[in-house]
Amino acid sequence: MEEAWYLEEAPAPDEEILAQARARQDNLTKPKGALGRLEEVAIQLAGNQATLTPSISKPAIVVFAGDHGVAAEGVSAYPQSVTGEMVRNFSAGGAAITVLARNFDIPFRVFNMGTVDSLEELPNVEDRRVAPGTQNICNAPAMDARQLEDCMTAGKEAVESAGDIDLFIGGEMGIGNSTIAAAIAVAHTKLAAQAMVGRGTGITDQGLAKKSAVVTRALSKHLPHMRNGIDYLQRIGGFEVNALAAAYIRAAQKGIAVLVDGYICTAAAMAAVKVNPSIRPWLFFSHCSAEPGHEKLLNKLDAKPLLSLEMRLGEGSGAALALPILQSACVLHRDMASFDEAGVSRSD
Ligand SMILES: O=C(O)c1ccc[n+]([C@@H]2O[C@H](COP(=O)([O-])O)[C@@H](O)[C@H]2O)c1
Ligand SMILES: Cc1cc2nc[nH]c2cc1C
Repeated sequence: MEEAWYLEEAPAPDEEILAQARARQDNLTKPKGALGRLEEVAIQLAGNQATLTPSISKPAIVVFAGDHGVAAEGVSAYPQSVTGEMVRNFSAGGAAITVLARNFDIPFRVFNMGTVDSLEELPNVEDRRVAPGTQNICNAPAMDARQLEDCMTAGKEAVESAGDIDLFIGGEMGIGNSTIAAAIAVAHTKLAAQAMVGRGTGITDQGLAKKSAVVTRALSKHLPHMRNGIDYLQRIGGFEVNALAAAYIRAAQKGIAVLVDGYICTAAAMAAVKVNPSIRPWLFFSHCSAEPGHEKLLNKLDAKPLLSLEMRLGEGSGAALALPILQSACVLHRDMASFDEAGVSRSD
């Protein structure tokens, strides 16, 4: 049988260029290491792009939206109708991510993966509805194999239809998806549900206890049946979460860097790495969200986020904010003078 597209390896970083980029950073007119994490970012991008002048000049944002059966457990502070309503808001340009996309001049599209409310045709929104929402993971796998395949195809095509890009920013919108992210995080880290659930859109203490119980219940049902990354996606994923995971995989395979957003996007990235570990060097992590599980999940991925702004919005908003940092890391690496060029003395 032919290997599924999502298992094909992503290009590995060029070790020779990585070494040369490291040496270049140490030759630039600054104390060794003084650009901190910007140095690591520039070196990693150089290795990925196999050039000593890495650049990020053609980013694109795709926000995936979808509803979740688990919302029936009362795990969100907002009604499910908000998912579809926010898709309209994305289309009209009034959401945070659309404001940021305009501000930074980043092409922006929405993939509607399936909401409980059926939506009219909207500008900038691609209709990829799989179903009006997933199954409640407390009772059943989130989706069947056919629906998972549709999600994977949508994610792949979101990247392929973005044109000539060098950075993919994925966003998500889905009431209830911080419960799905917590379930994914627990499944991958084996930490307790209490460590991985957070307030999401702003639930109460009582809601938080219920959310932990929901995650525990769902995992006791599904964990015995999860053997590989695809099982994880199908049983405890979401339409938008799985499309994101597929988009991350496709971007990496095409040599496009990925800027991962908050908790839900990081859960999608974790799931994607489980399916295809070769994509890991292509993932950059924008920020650490206010959801307490995010930091633990980032640790599991050995990921260091660039920003910590106590954000918990999703939509790709943290990633959009981190874009100028990636770009700054690249221009500093390219344009700073070396000690020899500038006639500056080295350390003794
Ligand atoms: O990105 C994050 O870190 C993040 C943290 C908490 C909530 N969200 C957003 O809020 C929604 C999920 O929250 P909830 O309470 O409905 O599970 C979903 O639309 C996410 O985009 C996003
Ligand atoms: C209003 C609103 C906007 C969002 N954007 C991402 N998740 C969201 C959740 C809510 C409730």
